[in-house]
Amino acid sequence: MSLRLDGLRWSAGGRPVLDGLTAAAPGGLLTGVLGPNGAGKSTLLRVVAGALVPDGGRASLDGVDLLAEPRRERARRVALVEQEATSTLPLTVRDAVELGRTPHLPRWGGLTATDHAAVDVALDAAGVAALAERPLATLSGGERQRAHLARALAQEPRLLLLDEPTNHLDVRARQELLRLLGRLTAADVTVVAALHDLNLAAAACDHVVLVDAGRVVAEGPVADVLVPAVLEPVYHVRFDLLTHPRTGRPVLMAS
Ligand SMILES: Nc1ncnc2c1ncn2[C@@H]1O[C@H](COP(=O)(O)OP(=O)(O)OP(=O)(O)O)[C@@H](O)[C@H]1O
Repeated sequence: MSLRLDGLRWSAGGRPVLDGLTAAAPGGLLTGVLGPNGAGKSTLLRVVAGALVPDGGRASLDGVDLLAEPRRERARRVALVEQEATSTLPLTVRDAVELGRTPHLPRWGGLTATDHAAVDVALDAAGVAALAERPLATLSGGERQRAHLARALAQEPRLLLLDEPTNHLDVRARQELLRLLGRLTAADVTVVAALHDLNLAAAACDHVVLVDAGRVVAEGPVADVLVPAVLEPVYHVRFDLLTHPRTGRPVLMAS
């Protein structure tokens, strides 16, 4: 399902954070949302997920207006994993992942065998099956990040929004996450991830959206956007562009 954002606006304290942001995420592909600290990346994801109500603009998924959709309906199609998703609730990992099934449950019903199966698949896919009975509060940052990813996967979304999904992950966990995202997009899930690591984006993304001060300054394939001429005015550092010797993908060195 393709996501379209048209002229999204959201302000805080009288200051525009999203300032007429227009972008797209093609269906069944991995889109990276890049940009400096404070550019508005997290805010953008939160608006699409329904956690924030924009002051103006449109967001649609395959032409259906997401902003007008009741919360529960939207949660059946869109899941968000936030950047620092902490929880003070005394939940185990399995409890938290079961919460991902909520939008699919009848209003007064509990989990069925289908829901339990979806929870097991999600725990396994996110690599936290062995931690299922552990209290969420006892997990390391990387483990907790994967537990929240499992919760989002249990939601079985068509659009998965990830805010800095690799920031707590070690190199192997990061590569596993990228493989998982590859499997999701191959199964036609649209994935949109806010990322700081330009080389991760260059290696893994199909489409990139570069945001600065609440607006999109460049959007398109990696080869068009992740180039020094586009990046330098946004990040105010110098970049050298290399080519990965094995994959042929761009590699950016800041100096
Ligand atoms: N509730 C709020 N009240 C006031 N300012 C806010 C609020 N939410 C976001 N902002 C401001 O909006 C700007 C954009 O924030 P946002 O978290 O979307 O940026 P980001 O691109 O995700 O940044 P980072 O890369 O640092 O995570 C920041 O300057 C932030 O301080």
